[in-house]
Amino acid sequence: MAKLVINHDKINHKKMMELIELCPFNAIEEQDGLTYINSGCKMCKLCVKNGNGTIDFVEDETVTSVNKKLWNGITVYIDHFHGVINPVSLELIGKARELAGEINHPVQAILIGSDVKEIAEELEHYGVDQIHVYDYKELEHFKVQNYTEVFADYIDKKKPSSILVGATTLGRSLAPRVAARFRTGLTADCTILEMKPNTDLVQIRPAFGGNIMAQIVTERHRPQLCTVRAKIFDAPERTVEKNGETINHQIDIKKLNSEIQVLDIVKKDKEVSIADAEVIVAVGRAIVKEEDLKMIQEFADLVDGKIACTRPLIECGWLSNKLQVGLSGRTVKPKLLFAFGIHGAVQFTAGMNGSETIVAVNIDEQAPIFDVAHYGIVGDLYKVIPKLAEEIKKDRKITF
Ligand SMILES: Cc1cc2nc3c(=O)[nH]c(=O)nc-3n(C[C@H](O)[C@H](O)[C@H](O)COP(=O)(O)OP(=O)(O)OC[C@H]3O[C@@H](n4cnc5c(N)ncnc54)[C@H](O)[C@@H]3O)c2cc1C
Repeated sequence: MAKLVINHDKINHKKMMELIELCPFNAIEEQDGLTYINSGCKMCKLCVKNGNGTIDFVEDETVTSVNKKLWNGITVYIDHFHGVINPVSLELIGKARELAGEINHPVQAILIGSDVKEIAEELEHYGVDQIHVYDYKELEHFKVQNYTEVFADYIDKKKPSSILVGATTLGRSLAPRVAARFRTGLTADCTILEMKPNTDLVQIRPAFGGNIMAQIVTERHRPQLCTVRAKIFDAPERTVEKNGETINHQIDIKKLNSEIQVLDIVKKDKEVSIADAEVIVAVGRAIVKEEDLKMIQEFADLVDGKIACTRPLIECGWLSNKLQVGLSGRTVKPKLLFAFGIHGAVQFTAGMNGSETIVAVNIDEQAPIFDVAHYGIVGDLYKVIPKLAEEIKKDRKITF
């Protein structure tokens, strides 16, 4: 990153006034008799060019290469709560195994917390080569500064080539801080990960509103970090036998000096998220009026499903934004998903195309939803849904 450096010794009051006058963005100010550059600065460098040496533009040294051979292993951050591993961490272990196999690197897990011995033992059933544990009372609660310290300690010691973090609330808070600490790249919400033979991790995610799939590579820095939402990859089967080595790390507890104090933990009521539903009845803009959602809810009840929707229905204020599927909504992977009156825009399908069985109903036989659907019915949903419901009621054993 570049910065402007003010040479105060070369600036008298007259000079300061000239500089203030010079800046087209009003970004140069006087504060307590000194020249000061505020956040309005656009780095146009006019002050550098015309300031007669009073302000310098200083560029940080650019890193042009990294010795990739020094960085070895694919590490998965283990997100856990109350002794239970977040499923996304297991899904990432599955992906890490695949990626590591391509470059012959080990799969590592980093486990941070207090009293986490049982979690470490559980991880031994998922094909992780090394389980790196930081088990300290001070790490009982997630305090981001402390967890970043520990992560940094781990990276300094083990030098993993790639780090995969679940895009949970905690992961989204931790990963950017770790990346910033090592001045390396982080790609959020990857949907595809690939490995190049030179160990560069190709981090692929929709960009520009889903109109392109961006391929992002951290060529000149290590480690490479990315976050991935739940249900993008598959978790490996739990094996009966154990494997992998558990390594307990020590850290100077003086480093765990976060000022945050946890006073109380208030449990939120558990909501059944659409991300956990086995059957989803998703509905789109084809719905003419809000009252018609009653018909969709009745159908969802009939198939023991949860109602979900496309973005326009959220924008109408007809359904809660927690029910939106897609790029700016939730990613779902149910056993069965009905898509009623949904066009199939990429921003929607990006959040549901991993569903086991997709049944689409659309009046337009050219609708792109039929490209991802396993079963398609061309027809008016107002006629098709009552008919489907009738058939299901007649024979509850309807299978797809
Ligand atoms: C940055 C960005 C992020 C976005 N994120 C999301 C997201 O997360 N989720 C999301 O859903 N959208 C998202 N969108 C919006 C997305 O691009 C589409 O506009 C949206 O998904 C369209 O919703 P729809 O299919 O319900 O509506 P429409 O595109 O209007 O499609 C309605 C469909 O219903 C069919 N139809 C009409 N009448 C009937 C009938 N009687 N019976 C059967 N079929 C009928 C039509 O043929 C049509 O295919 C995003 C857009 C942007 C720019």
